[in-house]
Amino acid sequence: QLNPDYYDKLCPEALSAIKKVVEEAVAREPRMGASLLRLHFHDCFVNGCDGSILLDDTPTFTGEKTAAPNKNSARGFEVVDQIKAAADAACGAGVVSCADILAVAAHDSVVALGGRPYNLQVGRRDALTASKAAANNDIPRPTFNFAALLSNFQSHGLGLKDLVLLSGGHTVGLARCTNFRSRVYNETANLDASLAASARAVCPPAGGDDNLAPLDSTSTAFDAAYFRGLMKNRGLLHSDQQLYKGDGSGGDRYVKYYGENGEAFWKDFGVSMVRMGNMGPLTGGNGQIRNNCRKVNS
Ligand code: HEM
Ligand SMILES: [Ca+2]
Repeated sequence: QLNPDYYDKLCPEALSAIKKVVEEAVAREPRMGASLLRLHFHDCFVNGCDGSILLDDTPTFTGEKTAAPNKNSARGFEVVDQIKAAADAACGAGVVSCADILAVAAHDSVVALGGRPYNLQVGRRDALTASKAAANNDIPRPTFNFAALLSNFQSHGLGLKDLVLLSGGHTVGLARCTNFRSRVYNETANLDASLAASARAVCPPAGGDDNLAPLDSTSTAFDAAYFRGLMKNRGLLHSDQQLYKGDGSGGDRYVKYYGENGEAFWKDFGVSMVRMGNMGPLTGGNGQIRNNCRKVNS
């Protein structure tokens, strides 16, 4: 039931109001585009794209922000608040959902960083609850091997092609030392020597857990360099390098294809984003349109 025209009659200014705030935020700090893209992914993979990741903990439930994949990691919540304020100023309260804000912000971030527009779908409503346990269970981990990554994506109704394309989101943004330490010290067989040196320089064997390194050699440009990096054993996360083994297995053929066809990456990434964005949306009488993305309406 999601469609590209959902806000056309309700509030024709909705999408442009969101876009303006995203563009300003990404201009201030390019990494914010990466952070907003990731928020949509972490929302959708936990009970569908319903804005659940934005809910703060309450006495009745512990939310997703403190789950392992998000804690000290997920960012951009203040920008989401700014977008919500701009959307409600343009449209009035009760029109633009927080779940749609994440989907639109992800799209506009991709475009602001140099990717291409895609057939963005809207009309989602917001969850009434959130689950830390579900977030811990449903979001894939950087320690996963290829089979675990694929089975996680399949459990979300996505396939191998989506796994490779959407992992291409790592063409932008940064990761913390704690998420790549083991790879850059222990995985010598499939690790580029210069990446090992630069990553070890910011990530000591002990300590410095929150020190940052880029996920890709062009970490503020939404390009296909991520895939070419994988082909040179330059995947920063264990899970990244699992997509390319160089023996024709697993994700190899897609990594090679998209590494060599930047235009195809942009286009097909958009198709997979639409597929991810369609996961379990709340529509019709389900859920609500939150007034504050951090809290259920009282
Ligand atoms: C395939 C399984 C995936 C795994 C295991 C994974 C894991 C991670 C990890 C560990 C980080 C670094 C977090 C930190 O150190 O604080 C990260 C960052 C990021 N991920 Fe993923 N990810 C996956 C898929 C995706 C997908 C599907 C997208 C979006 C389409 C995405 C977008 C991002 C972005 C943009 C960042 C950088 C965020 C920033 O700089 O704030 N990831 N991911
Ligand atoms: Ca969710």
